[in-house]
Amino acid sequence: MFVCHVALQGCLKLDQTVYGITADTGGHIKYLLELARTSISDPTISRIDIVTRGFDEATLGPVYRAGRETDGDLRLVRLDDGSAEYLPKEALHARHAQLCEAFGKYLLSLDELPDVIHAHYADAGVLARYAKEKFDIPYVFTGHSLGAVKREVSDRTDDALETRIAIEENAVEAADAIIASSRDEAEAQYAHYANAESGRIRVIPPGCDLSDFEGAEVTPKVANEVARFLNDSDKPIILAIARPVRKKNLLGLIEAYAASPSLQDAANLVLVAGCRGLIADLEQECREVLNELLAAIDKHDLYGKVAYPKFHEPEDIPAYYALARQSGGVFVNPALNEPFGLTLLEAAAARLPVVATDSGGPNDIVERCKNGTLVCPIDPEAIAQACLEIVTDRSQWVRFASAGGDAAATYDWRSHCDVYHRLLEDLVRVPVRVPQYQRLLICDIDNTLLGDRNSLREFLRWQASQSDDVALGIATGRSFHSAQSILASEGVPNPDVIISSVGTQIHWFDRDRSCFVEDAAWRRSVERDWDRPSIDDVANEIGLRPQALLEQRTGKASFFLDGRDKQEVERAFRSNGVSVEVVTSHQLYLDILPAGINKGSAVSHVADELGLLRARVAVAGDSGNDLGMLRSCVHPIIVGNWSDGLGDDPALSHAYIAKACHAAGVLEGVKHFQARGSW
Ligand SMILES: O=c1ccn([C@@H]2O[C@H](COP(=O)(O)OP(=O)(O)O[C@H]3O[C@H](CO)[C@@H](O)[C@H](O)[C@H]3O)[C@@H](O)[C@H]2O)c(=O)[nH]1
Ligand SMILES: O=P(O)(O)OC[C@H]1O[C@](O)(CO)[C@@H](O)[C@@H]1O
Repeated sequence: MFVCHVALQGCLKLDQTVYGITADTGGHIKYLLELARTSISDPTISRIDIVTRGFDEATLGPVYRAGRETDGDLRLVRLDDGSAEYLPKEALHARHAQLCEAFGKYLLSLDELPDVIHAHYADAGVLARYAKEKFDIPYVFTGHSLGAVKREVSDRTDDALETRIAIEENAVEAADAIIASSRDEAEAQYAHYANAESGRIRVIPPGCDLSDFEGAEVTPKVANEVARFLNDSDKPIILAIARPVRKKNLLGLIEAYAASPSLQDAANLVLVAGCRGLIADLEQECREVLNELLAAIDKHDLYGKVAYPKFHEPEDIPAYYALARQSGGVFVNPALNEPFGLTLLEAAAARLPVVATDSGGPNDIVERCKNGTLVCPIDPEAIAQACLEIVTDRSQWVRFASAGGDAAATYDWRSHCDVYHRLLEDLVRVPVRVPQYQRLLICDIDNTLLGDRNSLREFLRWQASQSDDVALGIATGRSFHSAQSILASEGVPNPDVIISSVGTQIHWFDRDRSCFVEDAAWRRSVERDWDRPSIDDVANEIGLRPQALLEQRTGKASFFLDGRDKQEVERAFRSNGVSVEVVTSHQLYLDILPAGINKGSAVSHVADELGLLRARVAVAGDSGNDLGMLRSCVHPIIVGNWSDGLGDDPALSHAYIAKACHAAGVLEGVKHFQARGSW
């Protein structure tokens, strides 16, 4: 497969990228280069071209001139759009027509057209859409950072931002798939875009080449660079590494530090904010931000406590993390919103605890790596307090530092490419016909289909042999994107249907378009009787503690059970005249759904859509939120590792209780019903 990546902004070169040299030379380039290097090492990928915009600007050097560059198997093509000026991303839209024309010329100059285009960031989407319309090449889109989120967190807008948002809408509208790095990006950030249909968004966590960060050592150069700013360079370091742009909120971090005398006593602050010669020569936003940072240091008289080095080489960055680790310090990402946050992975790999914004991708990262705490980025006291706690509590520091070691294994480009390449193959493959299914098997995910890799492999072999006859569905408490992401990472082929968020959403896999499509009729029935304000009134009255914001959605209000009795909660809603479905799982979670909506009613809807009688449906589950579908199904399978009293439930006396656990238990149940001839 020949993949063409397009990324237009910033200073892109195949080797020794100087991150932070301009406001647009940041994470998207690191992501793209690391992805491309791993991707090309896979035998299924025959060629990768990276297309960017050429320019020739005296301050940046001649290396970015229009032309071509190669490095091993990677080729870089710099388009000539007729202007040699370096343009910040806000100005690129004025060159779209010329860039499309130059891109068209490049495509026509090739012996063979790319099989698929991967566009990075809004403007690249314009070129990808142009090529799709002109040459019929499918494209995938990675946003990296979305304008509508920036507008929301900064609480202001301007023409450039509105133009960018319109370009993003245009790019996502025609994209065959949208790749998101985190669940937050897929579910909360893309929710701002009318054209970003949920079924086309795939969460594929990026990798991050962390080899330079694991075991990173302090270099004398970096130690001296920092020491020359500080009165007492032995104190723990609070480190931030970010491009000097407003969204990264470095000023908020200085204000938090300035407002906390105890933090100033306990630690120094080190800000690595891009590279600069003269501040006056920087682009406008970087210039303004740096001037604001210097003014704040001066205003609060933080001299001797804050270091803000002028220049670093890419290879100095690991040494900064090492210096902060050696000092017993902490890494802080105070961004107003961080779409994903590669620096948090770098810090994790360098065994440096983190304090990170609770807005965006860090939610996923910190939940997975357990290497620090999340804070509200506009709460200076919370930022200072979180830093202080980590630098003064040694046992907490050690816990966070050691937990970060798993980051490299969790965020790995090879695992990313396994899923990513399968997605690209699906997009270029000629669609296969949908079989006339005779049976339907619906499985819960956690502790049912997943949980034991060997039995999953066995199950998948069986499923492949039945795939013309048996439709495979999923019914899970997870959200759709979380479900789809974990299934893909465990190598489960796209199921025919995913029932998610405890039955409140249904997505069908459309084989022609190789993407999922939400069942609109089901959505309407969920929305019809949804009365969130009344649910919140009752929840407040009985003191229910809500789960995170991302777990709340139309048709699902999620709380913690906190030792309550399910009947007691049901009574409270009944006595207030609020008609709902109450679902509990693992004695921990409590979901309030619209009356009549649960995994069971969703399974019935799916069977009806497939035109299958109830006797042709089998369902498998392990815990409380599977009760509805297990009870209402003629062929329920309870896997051997059941919980929440499922195996002892008199209403489930018709269920097959497997001896085997997880997917092997599902298979045992299926074979039992097949042998009886009843399914
Ligand atoms: O002065 C600097 C500033 C940053 N960096 C490096 O540049 C990268 C920055 O990446 P990230 O922290 O993820 O931020 P952005 O540059 O803003 O990248 C965008 O794209 C990334 C990849 O999709 C996402 O992780 C981000 O959330 C998104 O904002 C990291 O490797 C940093 O170490 C430097 O080397 N020097
Ligand atoms: O902060 P913004 O305006 O979303 O811009 C993000 C910029 O940073 C990057 O994400 C970092 O490289 C670029 O894709 C983009 O130019």
